[in-house]
Amino acid sequence: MSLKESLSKNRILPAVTIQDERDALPIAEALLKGGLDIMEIAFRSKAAEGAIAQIRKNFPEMTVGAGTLINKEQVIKAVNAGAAFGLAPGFNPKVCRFAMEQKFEMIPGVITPSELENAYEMGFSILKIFPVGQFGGVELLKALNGPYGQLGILYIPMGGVNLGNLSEYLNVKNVIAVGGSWMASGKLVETKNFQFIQENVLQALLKINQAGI
Ligand SMILES: O=C(O)C(=O)C[C@H](O)[C@H](O)COP(=O)(O)O
Repeated sequence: MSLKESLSKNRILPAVTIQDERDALPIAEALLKGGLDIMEIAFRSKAAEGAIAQIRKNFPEMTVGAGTLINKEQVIKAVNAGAAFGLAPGFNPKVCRFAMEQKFEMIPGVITPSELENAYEMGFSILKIFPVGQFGGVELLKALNGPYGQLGILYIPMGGVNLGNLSEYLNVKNVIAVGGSWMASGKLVETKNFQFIQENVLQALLKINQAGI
């Protein structure tokens, strides 16, 4: 299954920051049990690389990506750990070009029309819109769809997405999936509340099913 197919099947991309590598497998298991087989591990901690490698090895059914890739070294680490794809909060042409050279699928982050055009011109057609909540939320996406709606770019809004507003975002044309940390927040990870993580996923998917989106 391609990344695009996986995103459009799952419709939610959980973003997880892991401090303790030992939490990687229980978190991946909780997400899978909740019903999601895609996730991102953010390169915001030293545990990211090992966490991705462990998940890859123990849960091959999980499409695990690497988030917060802001330099080439992190791209190399993500590739070596076996990440299926990468994401970045911003659009860094050097990092993106490097990932392309490695044939590593990247989803850069953009928030302005100029960034979107530059990322599209470089060949990216799935873009993270970050931080969407702080830059107009759903209205920002609708505005971008004006001039760019026909280009075939797919959006993953991230930043401030939660159970309360995910349906609104998913209802916007060209939104392939929403992403966020609310299902496996830092607090839930820190307190090892894996059961609650699973329940958050169940709740989110229930909401999507009920809304029929
Ligand atoms: O680290 C990155 O690569 C980011 O761009 C940040 C994450 O995507 C956001 O932290 C998600 O936003 P929240 O769900 O509001 O926490």
